[in-house]
Amino acid sequence: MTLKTIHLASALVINSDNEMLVVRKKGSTYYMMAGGKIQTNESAKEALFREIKEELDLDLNNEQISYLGSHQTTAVNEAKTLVSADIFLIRLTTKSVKPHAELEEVIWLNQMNYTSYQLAHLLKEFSLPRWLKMKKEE
Ligand SMILES: Nc1nc2c([nH]c(=O)n2[C@H]2C[C@H](O)[C@@H](COP(=O)(O)OP(=O)(O)OP(=O)(O)O)O2)c(=O)[nH]1
Repeated sequence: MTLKTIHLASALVINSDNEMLVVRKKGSTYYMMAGGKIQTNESAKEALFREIKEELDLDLNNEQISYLGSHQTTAVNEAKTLVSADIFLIRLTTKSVKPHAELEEVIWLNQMNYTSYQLAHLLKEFSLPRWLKMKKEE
């Protein structure tokens, strides 16, 4: 069986209370990291700046963003597909973030509510353990 691979740029977004932002796209039941496909002739970081502007209407600067690493896993919402992602940490000073474009919902996860949401594999495998470790070190 041949699997298709989607190349993504996505973000572990946290606020000053160390809450983690997750998004739900229209028509999806999964909560995932903000971000999207990297287009031709675009770096992962450029793709992320573009997606964060489209999805959350935020203009990022370089000081707010750092590279965390890459991860490959099963895609949600698309059969026989893998996602291969470059994942960045974004620190926001604002909590006031609203869904735009293809987003239905934006949620801040905290210690109390994070088990209540169905998380995409990429988020569950890569960002969740890193975020929980950050919280422990608070
Ligand atoms: N943004 C994001 N997408 C994810 C995650 N996990 C995961 O499986 N995906 C999947 C869902 C989609 O199949 C794909 C992202 O494609 P998309 O269609 O939302 O990206 P896009 O915003 O660039 O949309 P488009 O160009 O197709 O309009 O990756 C994740 O944590 N974040």
